[in-house]
Amino acid sequence: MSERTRRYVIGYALAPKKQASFIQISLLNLAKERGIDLIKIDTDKPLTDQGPFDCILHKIYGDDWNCQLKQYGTENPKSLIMDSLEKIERLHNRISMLQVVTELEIECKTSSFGIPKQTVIYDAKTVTANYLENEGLKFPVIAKPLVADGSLKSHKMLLVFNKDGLRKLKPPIVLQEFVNHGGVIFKVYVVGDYVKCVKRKSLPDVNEDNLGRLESYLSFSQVSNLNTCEKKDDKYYKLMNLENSELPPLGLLGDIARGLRRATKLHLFNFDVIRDNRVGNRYLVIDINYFPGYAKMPNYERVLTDFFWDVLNRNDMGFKSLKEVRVLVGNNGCGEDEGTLPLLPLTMEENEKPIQV
Ligand SMILES: Nc1ncnc2c1ncn2[C@@H]1O[C@H](COP(=O)(O)OP(=O)(O)OP(=O)(O)O)[C@@H](O)[C@H]1O
Ligand SMILES: O=P(O)(O)O[C@H]1[C@H](OP(=O)(O)O)[C@@H](OP(=O)(O)O)[C@@H](O)[C@@H](O)[C@@H]1OP(=O)(O)O
Ligand SMILES: [Mg+2]
Ligand SMILES: [Mg+2]
Repeated sequence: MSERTRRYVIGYALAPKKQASFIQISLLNLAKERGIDLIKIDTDKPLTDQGPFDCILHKIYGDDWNCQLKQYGTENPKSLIMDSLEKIERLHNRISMLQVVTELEIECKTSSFGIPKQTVIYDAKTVTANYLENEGLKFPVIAKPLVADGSLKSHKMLLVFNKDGLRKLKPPIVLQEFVNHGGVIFKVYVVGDYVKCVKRKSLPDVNEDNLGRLESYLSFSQVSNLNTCEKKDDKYYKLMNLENSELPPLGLLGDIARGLRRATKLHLFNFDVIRDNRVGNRYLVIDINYFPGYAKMPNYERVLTDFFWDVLNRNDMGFKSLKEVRVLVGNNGCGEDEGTLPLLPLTMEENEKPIQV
């Protein structure tokens, strides 16, 4: 079939909330214009009875789904699974998730990056103030569930101000140093080779002098995931001074994005970055999420459609001469506005399949 008439089918399996935000009519229409039909997978029916799909886009959890997806992949080796379960797995544990950041080798003369100090706790009895000190941690610390599996529970965090707060911890958790960062978080969205950084509200700084006067802990959940009302609230933005806060160096973010792409072999994720106020030009990656809320990214329809078209065409062309292929035809449609990075060349190792299935 010629390239002009070839149509592609992407099957999507997303949780209802994700489906509602991501599967917008504007996305469906744009994709259709480019010859890509996005079709909902019925998760109540066997996956292998559905399709055929050129690609499966998914973010749902559970052994049954995982088995079905594996079986589909085995029976349909030409179909792209975006992304493979094995590769996503690393992001379901907050230690292995950030470990990959520490392994990146990036040279940057003006800034540095890393992750906050952290330790994992499996047994509540081991957590004492001395234990923290031995681990090189001091108050305040953030307790995050070790498992990041998309459940509500996995987002429930505690900001612990003193040793009394330690009693509230429910292992297995990661205890991470709380780093003052001016109340602004940078969310870096990655869609294949495309990278976009946006600013969001974060936790406010904690004045160490006040530690004794504060409650022993503060519980919170998904502070950077604003609802629509908050987003439209100008006063809120002014308060957080989001507009005036400077973005991290885009070159550094691009290097981190490309490093994470290579190391994880994932195509669809975002990572959260804070600027360490103690140092100024040091940036810390605190979280990586698979298939985040792309609909919150400006022009997400075009970015995602271009990406789908790119991977589907690459897949069609086979894996042979891919080292030379630099597809993303024409403009990616995202302009050069603030926080948008140029497309990153996708370097592949010899004989490596470009898209993991
Ligand atoms: N080490 C840290 N120092 C300061 N603030 C932090 C730190 N870690 C997390 N935070 C704050 O807590 C929020 C939640 O942390 P994190 O991003 O790890 O949780 P999450 O539930 O996985 O978030 P998401 O909704 O992005 O998946 C961050 O957005 C940030 O505001
Ligand atoms: O809810 P949204 O679609 O906006 O996206 C959020 C997404 O929720 P969903 O997958 O349930 O939809 C979260 O995923 P889980 O950790 O819960 O798996 C996490 O990735 C957040 O970081 C996303 O927000 P963003 O990072 O883009 O602000
Ligand atoms: Mg986060
Ligand atoms: Mg997260």
